[in-house]
Amino acid sequence: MSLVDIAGLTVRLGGHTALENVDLAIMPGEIVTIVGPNGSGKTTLIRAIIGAVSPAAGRITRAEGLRIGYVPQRLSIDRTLPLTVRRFLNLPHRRDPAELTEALTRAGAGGLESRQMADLSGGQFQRALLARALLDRPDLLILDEPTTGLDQPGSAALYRQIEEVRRTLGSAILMVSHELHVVMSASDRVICLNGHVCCHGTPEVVASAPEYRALFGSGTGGALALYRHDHDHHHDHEGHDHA
Ligand SMILES: Nc1ncnc2c1ncn2[C@@H]1O[C@H](COP(=O)(O)OP(=O)(O)OP(=O)(O)O)[C@@H](O)[C@H]1O
Repeated sequence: MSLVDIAGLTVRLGGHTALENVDLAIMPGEIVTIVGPNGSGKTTLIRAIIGAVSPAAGRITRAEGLRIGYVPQRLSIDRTLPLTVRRFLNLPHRRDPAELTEALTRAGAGGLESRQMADLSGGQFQRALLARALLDRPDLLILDEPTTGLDQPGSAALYRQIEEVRRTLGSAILMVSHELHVVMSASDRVICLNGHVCCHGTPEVVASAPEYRALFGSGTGGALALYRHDHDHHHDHEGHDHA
């Protein structure tokens, strides 16, 4: 039984078709990574799954009682507002201190409770966001480019932490990433989006594609190189596809 089952999903935003006829099912405990060029609808897909945007067509079915933890791509916090990590985690409602400590530990952010959010390093900030997403012990943890702004060791450490969450909580993970080498090692499945699903499969299947070798041979940045596999169609300036 899938946690989330998406069928024929089309989303329009201000007259722009951001997603067209997308099918995707997420099974318990799996790690699924979405890759794709800028503007390809990755964030829109995530927002549709959490219910923040409505489908123009198609349907999204969530397992009954599904708990979703969400780490947004960006969260701006007013740096002039004093806000400790503890208070941040107690918003919008107060949490049991033991739960809070547990979530911070799971996120690899133990001991940061009394620190100011504004003073955290990039990696610590992401871990505070992760801790918040873990408070309800989610069945599905969704992360939108969780390593934005982190250096390579910082990214690798955060991905290891995410895998640890899967191992200990059993959560399925759905994430957007531009770091293909990490995608390949850490994901059960990769979905390549460009308004529609261009390709999907296990990392092994994707890794055996000549485009994948070209990616690592040429050193070109992640998602676009993976995306090159499917150019039997072209995209107009609106991002619409034509066979
Ligand atoms: N409110 C809106 N009104 C109109 N178009 C929008 C709106 N929000 C997003 N879009 C467009 O929808 C498309 C998909 O955007 P989305 O943010 O999902 O892409 P993305 O793949 O997450 O991009 P990135 O990699 O740059 O984060 C883009 O072309 C974007 O310009």
